[in-house]
Amino acid sequence: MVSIHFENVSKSFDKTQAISNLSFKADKSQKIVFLGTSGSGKTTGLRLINKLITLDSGDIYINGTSIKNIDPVSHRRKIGYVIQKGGLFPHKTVEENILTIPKLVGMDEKIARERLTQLLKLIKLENSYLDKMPAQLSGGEQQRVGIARALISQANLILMDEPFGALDPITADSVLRDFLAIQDELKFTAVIVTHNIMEAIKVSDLIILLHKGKLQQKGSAKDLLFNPSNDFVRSFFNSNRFELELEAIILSDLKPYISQEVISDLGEELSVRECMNKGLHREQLLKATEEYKANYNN
Ligand SMILES: Nc1ncnc2c1ncn2[C@@H]1O[C@H](COP(=O)(O)OP(=O)(O)OP(=O)(O)O)[C@@H](O)[C@H]1O
Repeated sequence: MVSIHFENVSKSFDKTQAISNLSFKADKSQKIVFLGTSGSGKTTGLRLINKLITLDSGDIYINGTSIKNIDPVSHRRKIGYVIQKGGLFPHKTVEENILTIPKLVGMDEKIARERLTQLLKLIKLENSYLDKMPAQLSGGEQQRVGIARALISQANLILMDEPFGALDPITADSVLRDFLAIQDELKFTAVIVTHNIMEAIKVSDLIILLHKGKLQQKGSAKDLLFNPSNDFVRSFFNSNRFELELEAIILSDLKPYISQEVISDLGEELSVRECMNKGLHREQLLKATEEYKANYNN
């Protein structure tokens, strides 16, 4: 697990203060989400981590080491980067796209190919896809290839800028679920930029909520929903709040308020929203959810 520490980070472009004095520590979180409205500084925060842009002031530490004096090119090769639509090279095949970085860093070809086979399984693409060009793939497939490309060099830090943003909701959900399964297996740390609140709740261990370049709150989705630190945070989640709350609470959270029978029926890891969609034990789930919320800050 990679630790990331922002210490009083500021960055401006001309007169725009894109990031203002941002500090947070993510020691134990594997999936960190930069969430916020348009222009809040999310992408700037991400691009500062891999030195695509440079800090004005403050510092960023990765595993305790300042990034300031690290060579940007070798730094970037150790970090996976996924952007909207995968950001694939249009004139290279899927295989050439995925194997670009291993070739650049001189990774043993046999090892790279073994890993390619493993990753293809994880992203659920057949071997026959290797010879295709990006334009021959659907948006979801391109995004899966983008994820494989970011993971091939065994990077333990992956930066993702709106990785599911260009996809229709059903495809986005399917790529997101597969991403979560891959992350669970490979255990890399991911920093993910999104403006989609539901997506942030599904994917995050830690949310960094930004507005106009300033940190509004850092914490779990549940902290932000049930213990907001200011009016901005409260109102940010207000549209669709009920659905968001049901997504943030997982069944194991409800253990003190619900019978073991319901938990055994549905499984501990499902969100209450997913349980409700199954149509089982609705009343018990709703009652337990209300009790959980009422007791959250106790
Ligand atoms: N290279 C740049 N040159 C000038 N201004 C920039 C540059 N990059 C970002 N900005 C400005 O900095 C602010 C933050 O931009 P940033 O892209 O980080 O926001 P964001 O939260 O990712 O927004 P979005 O969700 O719309 O992509 C914006 O006002 C933007 O116009």
